[in-house]
Amino acid sequence: MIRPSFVGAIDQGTTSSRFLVFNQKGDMVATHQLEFQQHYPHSGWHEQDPEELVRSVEICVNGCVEEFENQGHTREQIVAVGITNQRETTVVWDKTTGKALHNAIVWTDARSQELVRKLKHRIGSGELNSRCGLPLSTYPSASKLLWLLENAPAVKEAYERGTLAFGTVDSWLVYKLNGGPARNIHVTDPSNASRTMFMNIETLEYDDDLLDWFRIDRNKVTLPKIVRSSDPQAYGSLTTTHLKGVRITGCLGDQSAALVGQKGFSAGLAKNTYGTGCFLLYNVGSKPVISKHGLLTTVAFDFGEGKRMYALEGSIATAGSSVMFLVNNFGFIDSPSKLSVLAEEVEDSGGCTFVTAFSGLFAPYWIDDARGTIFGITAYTKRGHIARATLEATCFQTQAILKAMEKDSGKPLTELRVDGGMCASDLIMQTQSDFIGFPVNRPGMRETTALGAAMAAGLAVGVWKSFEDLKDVNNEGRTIFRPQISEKEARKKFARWEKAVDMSRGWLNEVEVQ
Ligand SMILES: Nc1ncnc2c1ncn2[C@@H]1O[C@H](COP(=O)(O)OP(=O)(O)O)[C@@H](O)[C@H]1O
Ligand SMILES: O=P(O)(O)OC[C@H](O)CO
Repeated sequence: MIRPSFVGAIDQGTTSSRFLVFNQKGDMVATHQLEFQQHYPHSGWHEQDPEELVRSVEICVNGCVEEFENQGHTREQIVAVGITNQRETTVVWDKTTGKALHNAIVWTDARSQELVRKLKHRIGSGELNSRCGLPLSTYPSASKLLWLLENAPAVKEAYERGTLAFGTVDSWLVYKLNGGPARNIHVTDPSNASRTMFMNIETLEYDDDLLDWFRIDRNKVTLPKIVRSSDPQAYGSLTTTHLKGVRITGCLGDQSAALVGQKGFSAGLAKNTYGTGCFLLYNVGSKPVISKHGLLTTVAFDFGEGKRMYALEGSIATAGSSVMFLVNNFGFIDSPSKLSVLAEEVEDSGGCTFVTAFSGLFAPYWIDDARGTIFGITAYTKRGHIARATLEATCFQTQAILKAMEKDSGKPLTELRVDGGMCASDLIMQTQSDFIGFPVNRPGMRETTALGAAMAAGLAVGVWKSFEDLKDVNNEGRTIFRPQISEKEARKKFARWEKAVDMSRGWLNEVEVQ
């Protein structure tokens, strides 16, 4: 009897790691998830332990494989594994020992704000965006690596010795899961490399002019080799866990993976993922489009000749993390799923607007010097109003991104495909549809990020032969949310939001005293 093949996906997100197994129909058959520790050593700083990230992934693989086998399958049926990951988060290690030299600096971390401010004055700063697709800000990996070189002695020493290795989380995981220095597989895919500011967005290779501009000497730091997002050989294989020997054949940054998982293969398709942050990717086709309205240009995926796509991206730094903030810091609710229950205790936000700029505001505003600010509090304000204002903040920022996208692309979107933890809330999705004035389309199976990584891996080994083979995947159980408020009302709400954004600027600026 020929037993069916399955594909595994490692999803290493900002707040948790997961391993999931999918069958050829794209159904998720087993999963294991683990949260890991977040470190916030100073205000605006955010770190993770790179070794803990690897361990959490290994635990998830083993837990999931055990569940899979309990269903009567065998581990040999898992023929390939894909990796998807939080992007920009920066890991540095010594390539001779394979040991991390510092905690990972997470994508949300704003410690390089001062460094970025100075870099903006360096000649040529205005030309970076058109070359790499990203604005100079604390968000991409570049300023995080520069900060480490200036402030972490162990990193600086390794750099001077020429033993420093740099990578985003995908590279680090691939390197460690392959056994570290023994095999020394140090690679990344273009969707991840396009988040560093070191890659040329046209050639998909490292750009010497960009590296020179950042004063990074390539002889002193090894950058991961850029290979396709779906490749049968380049990523090696697992050397630990119950899946020892299984090849890693797909790799995508998590937002690209979600676009793939939502089958956003062709120009004009878009998805919005409401995770820790929130990221809207709009497939613009096989040529990059440089935004004039505060969006990022990113590689959507590189599946080889004719299947290499770019996206315009709107990135929101704080989305699900603002919900976690109400859970952990204010104790308003004991779990994120209660947010909607609390918000539904009231009719509206009671005049409150919460600019959730915990790490400044990303797209389309790019305000580094704002911090979280709640406007409109009175003696009337209740926890429910704050809950509503919190969820509305993500929906308003999505609305602002869609407006920018429409200006850049010249075409309005007519439907938004959604996924990610926060989209479990009907109230949030309804609010989103109300604000943007068109339907929000939520799939039944919401693990689209992992599904995208599995698709990349499965396409490399022939589990699926083409995009056409994937056309029936994850079509069932969709929910469509349609707008229920008037356009005028939506415009009025949005104007108030924009006013609040404007008022939140400059909070970090020094106050002059006589
Ligand atoms: N029912 C819910 N309502 C609102 N937010 C939610 C809900 N469920 C999960 N979340 C939020 O979603 C986030 C987790 O989403 P996920 O897609 O798993 O994130 P990540 O990939 O960034 O780790 C958390 O920050 C959590 O606060
Ligand atoms: O962990 P998420 O889902 O919020 O995604 C993180 C992004 O990749 C950061 O750019």
